[in-house]
Amino acid sequence: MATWKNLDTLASYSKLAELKGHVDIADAMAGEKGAERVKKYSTPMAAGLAYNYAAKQIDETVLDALAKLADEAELIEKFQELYNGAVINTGEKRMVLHHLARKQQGDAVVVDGVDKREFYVAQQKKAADFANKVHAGEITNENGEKFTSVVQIGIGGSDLGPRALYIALENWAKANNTFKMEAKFISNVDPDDAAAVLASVDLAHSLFIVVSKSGTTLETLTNEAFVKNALVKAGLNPSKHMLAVTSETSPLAKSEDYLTAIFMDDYIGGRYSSVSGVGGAILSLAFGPEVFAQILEGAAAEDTLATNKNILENPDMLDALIGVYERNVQGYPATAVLPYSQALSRFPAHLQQCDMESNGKSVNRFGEPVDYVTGPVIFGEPGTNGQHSFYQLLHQGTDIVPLQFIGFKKSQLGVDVDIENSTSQQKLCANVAAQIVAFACGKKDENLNKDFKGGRPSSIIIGEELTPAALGALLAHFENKIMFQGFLWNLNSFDQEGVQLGKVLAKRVLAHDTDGALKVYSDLLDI
Ligand SMILES: O=P(O)(O)OC[C@H]1O[C@H](O)[C@H](O)[C@@H](O)[C@@H]1O
Repeated sequence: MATWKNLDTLASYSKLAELKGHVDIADAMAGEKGAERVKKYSTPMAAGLAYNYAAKQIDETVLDALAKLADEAELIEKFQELYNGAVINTGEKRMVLHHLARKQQGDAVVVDGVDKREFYVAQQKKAADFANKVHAGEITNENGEKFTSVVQIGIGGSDLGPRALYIALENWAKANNTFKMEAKFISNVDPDDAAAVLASVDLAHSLFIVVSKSGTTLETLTNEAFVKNALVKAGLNPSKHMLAVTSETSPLAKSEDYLTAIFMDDYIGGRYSSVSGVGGAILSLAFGPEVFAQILEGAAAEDTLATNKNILENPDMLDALIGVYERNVQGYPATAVLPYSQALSRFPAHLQQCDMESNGKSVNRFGEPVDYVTGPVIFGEPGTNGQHSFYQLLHQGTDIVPLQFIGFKKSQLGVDVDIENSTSQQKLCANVAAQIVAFACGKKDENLNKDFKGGRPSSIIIGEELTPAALGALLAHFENKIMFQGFLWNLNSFDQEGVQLGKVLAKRVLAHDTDGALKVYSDLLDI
């Protein structure tokens, strides 16, 4: 059994802390030395991706210290315990099994006589069969007509991941003739969200997936009622248009009002649930079950890499360790995720929940306060759009923000134009290459307003093309990075008590049970 200790009690961490400012990245990345680094500091990921960390503040000395930290913190042993079914989520006393939804990495995990791998595969099959029947016209609307679009109703983990993955593959599926149905998403309890989505679909030919692990989320239940109301008003029977994805113990699971229910369980956290029915149902309907299976395969292959003890061959663990060095030793407050791919436009938003809800904690897994900083603020936008927005601060602001670039050699649609001797795709890729060097090396100018200090670290994940398998590998990479960082900080990364208080107070406002400031705000907002 691995031992769980606070980061600041580890001898290897004290050694690492002595290496603050050890690498001058502006110098290291200059000239031929820089060229050598870019060739050397790269490690393969799954699905043909590669993690290049040449522009991070590392050298052999820092990497050696990180390897010792990985060993002392028993990162691989902890990952093994996690996928073999240990109760890693100490706050809620639950196992953490999202890896098992993609592949059996270790021992069989059996709960109350149910093999969990078999359970997850059976639910995937249920989603696949349902999708195939919809595509074949075996499941239709009341008039026997085919459904042409699908709308997911969910929020948080029941929205962000599936939405990001759908947007990521919409063009790919169209270019590869696997696009089956258009998908839309309703998440916010703002009535303008549901109303606008409903106005954009043909109700009579739309399926609605109510996705809520708990089956109790106010926003989702309200939006479900909103949609049912619209269906009834249009003379349609809601139970012929709706299915549910939920846990077997949730109130939704008992309802007869759905075409089918696809189940998940308490061992897959909402923000890790895109690989369960939460993502599986909508992605199988939109692109076909085979495409969803390819996402799972990419994720599984990345998970397998994450079991490697050698940090230089384990991109997920290496990324996590470098991130902790940046956060705790260098003292950087945030991390930007910058995909040079329009298809990944919602991927940073998904990672925001995944990372900040997992590691935005001040107490360790035993409920004791920690004396060091934990999860950074995560934000991001696709490049090059971000360049024309917040990059000014990234280049010349007073904070240094580590950057995680993602780029692909080929576009998904392959539709392009050659202007002034380069294609749009080449312009996109030229920008990311330029940014890495600009951030790292900077440029001296006597006019300080035009001076770039450089020394701003970044990494880049490079792929051939954003395919379903590459997307699965990317997803797993960041999930595993977050997991390893949680291990290093000695956190429970798998609960989210910090979201409760606001929900409780909102209920009080709606019940008019308020006083003090809450009452005045309620009056100001006309509630
Ligand atoms: O899927 P649900 O049970 O409806 O939960 C939806 C979301 O709401 C909660 O408040 C949590 O903050 C999220 O982690 C979760 O993903």
